[in-house]
Amino acid sequence: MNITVIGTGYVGLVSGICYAELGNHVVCVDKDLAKVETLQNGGIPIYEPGLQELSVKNMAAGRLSFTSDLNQAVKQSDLVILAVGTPSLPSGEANLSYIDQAAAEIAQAMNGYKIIAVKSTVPVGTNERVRNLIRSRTMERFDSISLPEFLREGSAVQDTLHPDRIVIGADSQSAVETIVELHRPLTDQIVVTDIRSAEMLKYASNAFLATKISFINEIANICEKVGADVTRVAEGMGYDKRIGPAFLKAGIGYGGSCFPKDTRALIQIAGHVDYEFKLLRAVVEVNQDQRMSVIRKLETIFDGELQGKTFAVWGLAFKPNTDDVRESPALEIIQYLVRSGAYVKAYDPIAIRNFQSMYGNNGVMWCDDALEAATGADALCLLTEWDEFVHMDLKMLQTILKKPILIDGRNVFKEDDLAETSFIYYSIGRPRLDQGAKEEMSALSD
Ligand SMILES: NC(=O)c1ccc[n+]([C@@H]2O[C@H](COP(=O)([O-])OP(=O)(O)OC[C@H]3O[C@@H](n4cnc5c(N)ncnc54)[C@H](O)[C@@H]3O)[C@@H](O)[C@H]2O)c1
Ligand SMILES: O=c1ccn([C@@H]2O[C@H](COP(=O)(O)OP(=O)(O)O[C@H]3O[C@H](CO)[C@@H](O)[C@H](O)[C@H]3O)[C@@H](O)[C@H]2O)c(=O)[nH]1
Repeated sequence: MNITVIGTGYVGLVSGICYAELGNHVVCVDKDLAKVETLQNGGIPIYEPGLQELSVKNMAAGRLSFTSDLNQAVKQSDLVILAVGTPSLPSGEANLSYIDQAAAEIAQAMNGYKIIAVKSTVPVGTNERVRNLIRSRTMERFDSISLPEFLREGSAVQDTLHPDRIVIGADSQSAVETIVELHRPLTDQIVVTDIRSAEMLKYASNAFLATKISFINEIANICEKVGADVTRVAEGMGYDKRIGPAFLKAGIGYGGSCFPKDTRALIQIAGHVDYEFKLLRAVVEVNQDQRMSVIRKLETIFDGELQGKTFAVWGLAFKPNTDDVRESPALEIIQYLVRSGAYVKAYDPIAIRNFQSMYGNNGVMWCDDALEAATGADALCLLTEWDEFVHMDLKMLQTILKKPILIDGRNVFKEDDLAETSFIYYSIGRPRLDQGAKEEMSALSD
């Protein structure tokens, strides 16, 4: 099949390359000329494991190309997929201007029947808006379908080639058959719905996952007060098939380009039909507050006096295996520390450059490696669970910190890791596991 994908962000790029891997002829279009040039030269503008190899392989096979010429690409294709951004407006609503712009450009390029699919996450009714926009500008025949995307950054290739399900929202039987055929090699789990339900299904999925995270984070906060261990609680809950183990990792809250934006957008979608989504509002509020749990722990340790202290921050990306820093919890944590008069030494294996361009330079020393960041710091805050942090030798680490204080925002270390160290160790929703805390406890019980 000849496919044009518009937008080479995560979704456009990964899905375009994977459709080529399935044997289709794919042209990926972006209006960002620098991105297109990087892609044409075999590079990848994002960090995503396995993607570059797949891109180069499919370019060499003549099935994949990149261009900024939307008109030409659309003219040559049977299926046009919109994968442009739908970022938040200040109100929380999704900004549909990129969708509208791309739809108008597609309309101009129409030269015969095509299927127009929207892969971007869009509010209910947007596919109809796209359809009307195109219909008002061309006499050519086309079918609209909603084709929401469920990939995760960091495992995007795997998620796309082995999806849990494919969702197709459509009202044309022949378009459904074509799109089912296209995805048949990936999974048998193909859910066909009407267009509005498919649009809603995407938001509902993200909102539910975000709810699980905020739920376990609140349980974690209670665990801290009653002396329970949230990781054991989550493990035990997860064995119940009705609950499941996924998305029950307590931490410093969810970030990224999807959950924060899509939860806000769904609250707005509900609001437009006079429904107050109370549960989701609480999920967002809990998530916002959870970022501050690292700060609260530092304030406890330093008696509220953060000014003049130096804090090492490990991890700037919103999760490991990505260089994406959109809505990363690290941003607000670092901003708070700097506003409090503290110095921050920050390190991330991949995301420093992206973080710098979002944050600026104020009050932060950017470090080339994890140990450089930790050296001489009053405390270390681990904010992203990159492998290299998980495997760090804690005995060595404690010797280079000014004080052996570790705030583990992702619960990566276990009691055994801390054995034979003198760390003061705080994590999320777990009793203090360090030796000092155990001695204090046994002194209390004597
Ligand atoms: N990032 C994810 O992991 C993910 C996963 C599932 C769904 N989504 C959804 O997919 C959509 C895209 O997300 P993303 O993170 O890939 O976006 P992004 O913002 O990273 O990239 C969008 C790209 O589209 C390009 N673009 C915009 N208008 C264009 C036009 N008229 N012509 C050509 N190119 C154009 C931009 O230059 C940019 O490169 C969003 O709706 C998002 O919610 C994202
Ligand atoms: O148990 C968990 C799981 C995740 N997170 C955090 O949640 C955020 C999002 O993680 P994840 O869902 O793995 O990453 P995304 O790439 O943002 O993917 C989500 O958002 C995409 C965009 O809509 C969807 O396609 C995916 O299905 C959905 O998982 C990150 O900050 C994680 O640290 C937790 O705190 N605890």
